[in-house]
Amino acid sequence: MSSPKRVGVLTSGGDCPGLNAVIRGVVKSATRFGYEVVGFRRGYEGLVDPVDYMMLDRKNTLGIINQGGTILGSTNKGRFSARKGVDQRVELPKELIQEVKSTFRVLNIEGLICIGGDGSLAVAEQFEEHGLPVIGVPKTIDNDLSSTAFSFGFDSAVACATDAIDRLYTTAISHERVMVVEVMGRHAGWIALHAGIAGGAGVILIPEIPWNFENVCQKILERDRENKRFSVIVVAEGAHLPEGGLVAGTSSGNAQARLGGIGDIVSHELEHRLNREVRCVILGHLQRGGPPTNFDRCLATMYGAHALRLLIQKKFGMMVSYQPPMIRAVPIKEAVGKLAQVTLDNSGVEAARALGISFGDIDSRESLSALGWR
Ligand SMILES: Nc1ncnc2c1ncn2[C@@H]1O[C@H](COP(=O)(O)OP(=O)(O)OP(=O)(O)O)[C@@H](O)[C@H]1O
Ligand SMILES: O=P(O)(O)OC[C@H]1O[C@](O)(CO)[C@@H](O)[C@@H]1O
Ligand SMILES: [Mg+2]
Repeated sequence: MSSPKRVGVLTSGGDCPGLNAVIRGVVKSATRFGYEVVGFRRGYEGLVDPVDYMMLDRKNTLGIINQGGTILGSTNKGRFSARKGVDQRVELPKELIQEVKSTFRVLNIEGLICIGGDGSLAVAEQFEEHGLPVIGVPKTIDNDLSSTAFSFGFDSAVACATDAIDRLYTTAISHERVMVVEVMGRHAGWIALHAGIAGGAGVILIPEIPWNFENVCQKILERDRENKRFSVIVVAEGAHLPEGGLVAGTSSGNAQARLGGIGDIVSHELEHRLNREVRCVILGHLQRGGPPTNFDRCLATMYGAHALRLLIQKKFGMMVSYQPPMIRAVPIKEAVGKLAQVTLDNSGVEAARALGISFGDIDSRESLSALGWR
């Protein structure tokens, strides 16, 4: 009797809404095409000693499309550090790769679907270089993976941040206060930009645009003059301080530094400079929890089904990519080679400036004229 065809799947890196929807998409379509599905636990860690997996089927993935988190577990620490900082490659040890190869052999894995962000897909990239059959699925609330319009999880994080801004807006008005909201976004300000626009923020501070306190204060004072004696300021955790540097805790080894706290710094400085009441809310991991939005459920399901298609077609080393309205395939290498950051000519940035939202940098009208607006 021939052994069953098997596909592996794992979720790696920071969790986000939609991971379970991808798993379900893979399992439902794989089952229809005659595959068994092996789900590795705690990301890549489950591939090596002690090998840790569970067989996934229609029954144990039933009803998980709207569940946050991941039934397989995930980690952003361990033995599979393939990158340090933004883009410094770290070579995975040869013995580790051999162990993974042995797991593939023993469990008869035809291909592995790796669901992860930039760091996790950099591991998949090295697997591919060593001849391991992998398919990538772009996950991250930060939306900083290039070669795809959206990673799933981003829309859910923006929905969470926008809801928070909506709530802070009304209390800001009641008390005529300045409210600072710190959102996630390690290297890219997509969450801050989209939630800031959607929530009607007055100021958005992101890693890609250098800013200073004078300009932020000016915007708040300008609003005062317009009789809007309240302001909501959205700041990405990865925004650089005006004097340079990130607000982060310490990190050990190749682990990424834990960001957070810039909101408090902005808030204290504004309070001091404006002699006004300022409050700060750090949203943190709230943005990574809870059910996925409808958009993310749909995107994640499409990613799961199309990842399985790529596997059947033996298009290894490729990542599913959303190029509206199609799901296409791009090399994982290309997707992790460059971070997708907010650019000054981004349509969202331009629209925000046209509306008078400040990025804490030069005057909006000045920068729009430079971009050809009159
Ligand atoms: N098993 C592991 N061992 C060591 N590091 C890991 C492991 N799995 C993931 N990581 C690291 O975790 C970090 C986050 O992973 P990833 O990029 O996939 O997620 P993310 O959601 O984009 O989060 P972030 O924005 O924090 O990078 C990366 O630095 C990645 O290299
Ligand atoms: O789970 P941890 O280690 O706190 O990770 C936090 C990081 O993960 C992300 O949420 C991305 O998933 C970043 O925005 C953030 O810096
Ligand atoms: Mg990342």
